[in-house]
Amino acid sequence: MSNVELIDGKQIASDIREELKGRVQELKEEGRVPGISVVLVGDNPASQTYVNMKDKAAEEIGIYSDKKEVSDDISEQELLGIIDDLNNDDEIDGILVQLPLPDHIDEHKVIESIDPAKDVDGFHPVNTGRLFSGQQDKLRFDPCTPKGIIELIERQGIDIEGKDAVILGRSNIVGKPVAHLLIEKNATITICHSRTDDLAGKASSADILVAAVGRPEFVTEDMVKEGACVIDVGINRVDGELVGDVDFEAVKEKAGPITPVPGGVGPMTIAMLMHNTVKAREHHGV
Ligand SMILES: Nc1nc2c(c(=O)[nH]1)N[C@@H](CN(C=O)c1ccc(C(=O)N[C@@H](CCC(=O)O)C(=O)O)cc1)CN2
Repeated sequence: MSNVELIDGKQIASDIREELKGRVQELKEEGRVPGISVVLVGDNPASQTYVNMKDKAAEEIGIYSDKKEVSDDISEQELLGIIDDLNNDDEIDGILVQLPLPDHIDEHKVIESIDPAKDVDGFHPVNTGRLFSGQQDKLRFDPCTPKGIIELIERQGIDIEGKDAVILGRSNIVGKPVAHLLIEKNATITICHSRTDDLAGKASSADILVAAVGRPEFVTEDMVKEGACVIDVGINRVDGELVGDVDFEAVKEKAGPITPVPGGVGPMTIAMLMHNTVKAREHHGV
């Protein structure tokens, strides 16, 4: 008999979307329909898939969704103009620019042009600053994938406080913010990256291991402590198949609770985007 404890991100994300429907209904009764605008630059197939998933999730929950698709030769100035219009549009509570952007556009400039109170991706320096300085008393949007990871762990009934968490990867979108969210939950953090000495040794000391390196099946059995919670953030396409950063088959029996790919962290990213959009509407004026 298998003793694998799967963390079912698809089910947990569905529960969260169901919870959000009630909050949206209350807002609608006050005539305050939440609205999100998702801007897609170019025709990257993966980005198109994610944008369509966001659009569908919003529609299902009752959030107004405005999808803006623009050509990949749009100038930076034109894109900034679109964002400026959205910043001033009262029907739009959340603005998201799908990443990655074409090389001729400065990603930081674009993110910084979004009104922080509409930054439902949680990438604006005002929001990351509030996260990194632990400000919980101000309106703050946390990045969706890191926030989704915390929700997955907690809804699985795992207590984060006092645990040793090791994060593989130091990206601005996942590694750094998830470290801060875990610190806020009183975990002890180690962030590993491509220059880390004895990465396997550090990973195998973790009670909670978050793999966000972008390398298919990078985490092998020897890198996992018996019973550790393993969170796989990888979304790598290999021969048309979606593969995580964890060698799931090799690790699943040794690990404790573990997320699959697909069906783990991915669906939580979109659920948390919906959560942030509803939160934005709740904070915006009548
Ligand atoms: N502006 C942003 N851009 C990007 C983000 C982001 O949070 N904001 N994150 C990623 C892509 N992403 C959302 O945009 C995303 C990735 C994966 C999934 C997901 O549900 N994956 C499924 C599988 C889907 C498939 O078959 O391809 C899963 O893991 O089960 C959702 C959202 C980069 N860009």
